[in-house]
Amino acid sequence: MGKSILLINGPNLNLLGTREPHIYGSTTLADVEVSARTQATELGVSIDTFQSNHEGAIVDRIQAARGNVDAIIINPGAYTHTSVAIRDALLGVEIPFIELHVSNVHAREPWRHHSYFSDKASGIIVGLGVYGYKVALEHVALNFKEKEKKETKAVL
Ligand SMILES: O=C1C[C@@](O)(C(=O)O)C[C@@H](O)[C@@H]1O
Repeated sequence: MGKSILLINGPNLNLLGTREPHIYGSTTLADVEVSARTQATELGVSIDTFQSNHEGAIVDRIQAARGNVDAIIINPGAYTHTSVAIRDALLGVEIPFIELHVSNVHAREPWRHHSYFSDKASGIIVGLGVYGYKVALEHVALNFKEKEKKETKAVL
């Protein structure tokens, strides 16, 4: 069975491309999601995308991923700095996740330096602009392949 990835974008990321373009660039979320789908097909994995401005909706989507998603790529937006509930959901479903930020949060306001996710993330991508989504997806897909290789070797 093919591997499946869930890409989650949190609050205000629906405004990507028009929101503070000097910080977040001019690529829209729709562009990001279309590119991610094309890239996933090329990499032989399946991908679902989800964006919400609501904490509970993100928690619900993560819970629904239990048992049918192999990895999550999440840009929690401002919830990065506030949400114990989303952190707990990710830990509860035991799905490995990559934390991603379009901007370099460490070069911004001090309160953006703390994340409720970083100590539990498999990896963190910060400040690469929307290119970060591409890097995240490629990393996750390569990781699946490495794992498969190891499993095949163990069986042989
Ligand atoms: O909404 C966002 C976007 C963000 O996660 C980023 O992608 O750089 C950084 C957060 O601090 C901010 O609240």
